[in-house]
Amino acid sequence: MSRHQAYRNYDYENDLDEYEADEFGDEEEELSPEDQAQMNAGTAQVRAALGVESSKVTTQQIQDALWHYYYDVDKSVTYLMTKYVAPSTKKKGGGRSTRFLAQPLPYQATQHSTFAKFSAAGQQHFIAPEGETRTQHVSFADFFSDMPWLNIPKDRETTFIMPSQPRGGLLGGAGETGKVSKLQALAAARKKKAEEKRSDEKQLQDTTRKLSHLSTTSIQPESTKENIRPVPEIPRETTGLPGINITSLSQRTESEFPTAAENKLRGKPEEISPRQTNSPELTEPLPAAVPFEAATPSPFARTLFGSMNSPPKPPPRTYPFPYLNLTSSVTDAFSAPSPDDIVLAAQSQASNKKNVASATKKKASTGKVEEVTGGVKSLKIPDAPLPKSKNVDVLKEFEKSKSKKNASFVVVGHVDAGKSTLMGRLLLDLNVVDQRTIQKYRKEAESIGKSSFALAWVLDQRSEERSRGVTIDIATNKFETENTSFTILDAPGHRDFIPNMIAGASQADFAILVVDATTGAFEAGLKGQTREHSLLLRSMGVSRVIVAVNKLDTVGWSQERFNEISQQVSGFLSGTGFQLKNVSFVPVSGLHGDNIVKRSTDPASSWYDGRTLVEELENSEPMARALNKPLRLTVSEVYRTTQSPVTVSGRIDAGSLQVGDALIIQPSGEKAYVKSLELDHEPVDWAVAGQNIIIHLSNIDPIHVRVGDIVCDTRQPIGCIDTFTVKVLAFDILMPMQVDVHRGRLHAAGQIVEISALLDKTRGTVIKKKPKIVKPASVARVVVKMATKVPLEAGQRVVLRCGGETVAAGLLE
Ligand SMILES: Nc1nc2c(ncn2[C@@H]2O[C@H](COP(=O)(O)OP(=O)(O)OP(=O)(O)O)[C@@H](O)[C@H]2O)c(=O)[nH]1
Repeated sequence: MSRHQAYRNYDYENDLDEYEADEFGDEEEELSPEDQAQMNAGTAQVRAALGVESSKVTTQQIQDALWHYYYDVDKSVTYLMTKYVAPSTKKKGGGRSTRFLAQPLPYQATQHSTFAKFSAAGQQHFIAPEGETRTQHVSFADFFSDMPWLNIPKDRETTFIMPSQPRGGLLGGAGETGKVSKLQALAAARKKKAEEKRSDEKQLQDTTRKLSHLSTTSIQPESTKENIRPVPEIPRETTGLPGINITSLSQRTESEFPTAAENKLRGKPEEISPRQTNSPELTEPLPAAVPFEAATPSPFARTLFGSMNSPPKPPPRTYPFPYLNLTSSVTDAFSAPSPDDIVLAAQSQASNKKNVASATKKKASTGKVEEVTGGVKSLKIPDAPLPKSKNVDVLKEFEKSKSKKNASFVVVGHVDAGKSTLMGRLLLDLNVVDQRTIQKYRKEAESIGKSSFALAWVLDQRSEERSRGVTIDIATNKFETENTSFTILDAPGHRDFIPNMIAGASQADFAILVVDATTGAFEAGLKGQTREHSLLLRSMGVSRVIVAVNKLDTVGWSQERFNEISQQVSGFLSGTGFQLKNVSFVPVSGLHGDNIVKRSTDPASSWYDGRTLVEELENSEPMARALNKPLRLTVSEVYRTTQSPVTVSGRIDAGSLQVGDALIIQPSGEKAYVKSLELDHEPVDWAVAGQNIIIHLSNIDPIHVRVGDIVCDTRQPIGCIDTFTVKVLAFDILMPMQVDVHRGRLHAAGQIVEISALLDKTRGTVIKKKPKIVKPASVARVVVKMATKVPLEAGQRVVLRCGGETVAAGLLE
């Protein structure tokens, strides 16, 4: 169940009752029959175990003990023995439970199964081992109620009494002060030893640090020795090194230091220079260094550094800084421009001169330098020759053409209502699909035990759809009648595929709502996707609905059932906002083909003399086309064809286009050109709003085009936004929360960040500003923030979903 459902179905009254009973009720709990049986058996066992002593305890005491010890006979016997049969004279306060038993608190006795719990009123219930619940009133509200604020009477103040001696002993153990366990003594000894060791190490480190300072300073770069300049005296305190005077060290010449360093290296006691004796610390005798024994060099070392016999080389006096000894030719290498730089600079200078010259010339002649510069800037070298445009006046051509009306309809309804079967039958009876194909499907369907789905397979082409017997994505198909060219958008009925249904509904002019007339199935559908799909249709702007009351063969073509269903659906649809003049009902059987293309020949259906489904379709007017608006096409599919590496298909929502047109794909913002167009598998030169077309694109990389993107006009492309205000009809409770935003094939994560106002359903006026929540079936203005920028604009319809449920739908403002 979704969070929303949980919230909506939350039975506050019931839960409040339970809460009250739990917190304030203290009626005795009856033992369950199983508990009672266990209690009786346990009592008998305890009595048997106690033997003659059992006369010293009452049945109540035994049962209390059993209750407390969860029917553990041994524990209960032990307890009864110590408590009643042979009470121990041992000092109180040993174990926790004994102390508790030995010191009964003055509690009010009631039966309860909880050991201790706090009530909302501040009472604390205890269960004594005797099986008594004792309620101690520790209401803090009562305790402080008569106390003046910040003026606590002296007698109520808490006093802290310091212990006379610090406590020793183990945690929670011996009460004697100062007594130390063996373990503690051992730990203390170890700690002392570790501290001693640490202080020794620290001393050693201090000495080493002093020495290291001496030796480092002594190695002065050869090149700088003559140039030693006295540095300004730094106060001793600022060195941070106690006893070391930076001034004195830095002012020394080399001759003063090597002796000390060499002495150290040779292991001789160091002779401190007279200046260093300024430091009292350095006057302390330093520990004598141990002379090291030189090991015989390895053959590898000899190869590198020479033989042992060769006189030892003195350690280097200078350590050159990197790059300092580089030759001037190397250091100067990058100070002057490289030959390439010179060539480039010359070229740029030449082109500048040329540009300036031409600009000046043009300025003089036309005075439109900026225009030219802008034009040059926007020039892009195309990777392929641009497709040629025939420069057709598309709208004029469309008016002239005697082409049929184009209409798209979406087939919706609860799962297994028979949508795909109905459309399969329609295509079969209209000869769009031949009988042989259906026979083939029937055989294949039989082989996997789904023979009844043969007709549905005309639409359900995917192997997963066929094996599962459910439609997963929108299936499109086409057929023509005398006046209209229809596009079928067969939507999935399963609740998991609602986003695909939304995509289908967003492309539709009208809808066929299929309801299953079978007893029980219709009722289930009305609670399920019959309801949700109808709400979505209305929110997506679909106003014309043909209700196909399907599977009437299963109820013997009962007119009564048909009327009952028609009535219920009418009521529901009018409540959802559909005008009943735009709703019609047709009794059909998709499986047998009654009243779809041909009239039913079943005598039981003779009561119906209305239109067939196809007649109703022909009687439906497609929505008005936004032909004069800027081009908008939502990409339904992207694929590669022999004609182009980027081919897209979709319905033109607004505007028109022709071969050679430049387009912008949003959100990538990439430009593309119409290489060729296909309408109903035929190449065409142009297309207009309402038509489902295939566009072969050129001059664009496939990575810039995805399903859900918007193909638009280069002059007025759709903007990409991340925050929008939408007027929605709430299907569920709305509050600031995470939502998935669906628009056609596009879906993206977002969040309701603000509920600006609650609106009047009919007039759209503000009823309440900034409400905290919006109740189902209310209309509100909400602000949605998206995680990323998406192509959206005012007037578009969006659906908000949360946790797999549709929570709202509406129009972008
Ligand atoms: N008796 C009877 N069975 C039907 C009729 N129409 C469809 N069915 C059966 O109902 C089952 C479901 O049919 P589908 O066409 O797959 O249903 P659907 O609504 O397209 O299912 P989804 O797209 O998955 O929601 C199949 O076994 C069909 O044979 C009908 O008119 N009469």
